[in-house]
Amino acid sequence: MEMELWLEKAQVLIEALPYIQKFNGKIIVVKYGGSAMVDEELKKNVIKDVALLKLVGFKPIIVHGGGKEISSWIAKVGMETKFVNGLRVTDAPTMEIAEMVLGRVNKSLVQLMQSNGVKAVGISGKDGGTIKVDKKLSNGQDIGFVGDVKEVDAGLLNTLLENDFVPVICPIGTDDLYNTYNINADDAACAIATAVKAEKLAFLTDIEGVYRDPKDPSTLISELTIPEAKELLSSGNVGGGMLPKLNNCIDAVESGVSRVHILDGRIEHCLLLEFFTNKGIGTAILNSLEKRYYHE
Ligand SMILES: Nc1ncnc2c1ncn2[C@@H]1O[C@H](COP(=O)(O)OP(=O)(O)O)[C@@H](O)[C@H]1O
Ligand SMILES: CC(=O)N[C@@H](CCC(=O)OP(=O)(O)O)C(=O)O
Repeated sequence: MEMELWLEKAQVLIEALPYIQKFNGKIIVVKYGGSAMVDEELKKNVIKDVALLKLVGFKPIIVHGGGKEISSWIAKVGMETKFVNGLRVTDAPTMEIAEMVLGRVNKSLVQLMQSNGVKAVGISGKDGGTIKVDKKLSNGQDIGFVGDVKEVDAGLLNTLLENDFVPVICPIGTDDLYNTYNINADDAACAIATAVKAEKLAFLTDIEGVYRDPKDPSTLISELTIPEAKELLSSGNVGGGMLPKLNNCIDAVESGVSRVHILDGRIEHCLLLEFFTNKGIGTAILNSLEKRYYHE
């Protein structure tokens, strides 16, 4: 019996081999946010998974959020949180808190990565002029210092990757006048994945994946081509935070990222399950021309 268990373990490792070969040296962007970020145990596991991806030869980049933590600090100082169409209304004091909180989250992720024996460098989009933005309006409405990514300069990120560091980036950028802006972390991840020509972009979120019918979890979609994703968006069955997320996925694939994944960050080791098993979990968004390799 014991031997059988050992063989099973070996089988799991061998199943990972083609994926390790396929992604060796390839850039993988992980957008990390939501519940998986608030729960300390899940957080440790996510970082362990990314450390493992790095140590088997992938080139991971983490783009993180921290929306829940920003809101909790805004409440602590007696201010009000306001969102319009999924974006935080960011006046000057809110920007100040968001930058402080995201900076702290950033360093805590770096610290965890270092404790797993992987060198990490935490930056914001300000460092090395990485993220340049224009002011973003929400349906014509002024929502303060919220940035629309205009340009990503991948120079610093490439330097870090070439020197064996895992870059950890928080979603803050500057406009042409060097004012500070708050960026939705999904938008930042999508722009960064495109700029570094990532092989994959994985969004860790608070739901299993994309549902055909959001009221019926049995309608989870495991693979969506771009035309299918566009059709689903126009069906009106995608709402809330999934709407901008799916639009970002389409943008990323259309700009050259081979595959985008929406994964349930509440599942322990979801990244390993997605990257190293034949079935994969969550929803994959892929170019319609690409072979659906889970079915090969
Ligand atoms: N068709 C759908 N499939 C999956 N989720 C959906 C769908 N339509 C709306 N949603 C909502 O979108 C949410 C995910 O977006 P969001 O909360 O913004 O994620 P995050 O905070 O991780 O960026 C889900 O929790 C769900 O309530
Ligand atoms: C403009 C805007 O809304 N910015 C986000 C940035 C953080 C974020 O996106 O965090 P999650 O990915 O954890 O939601 C915010 O202030 O909440």
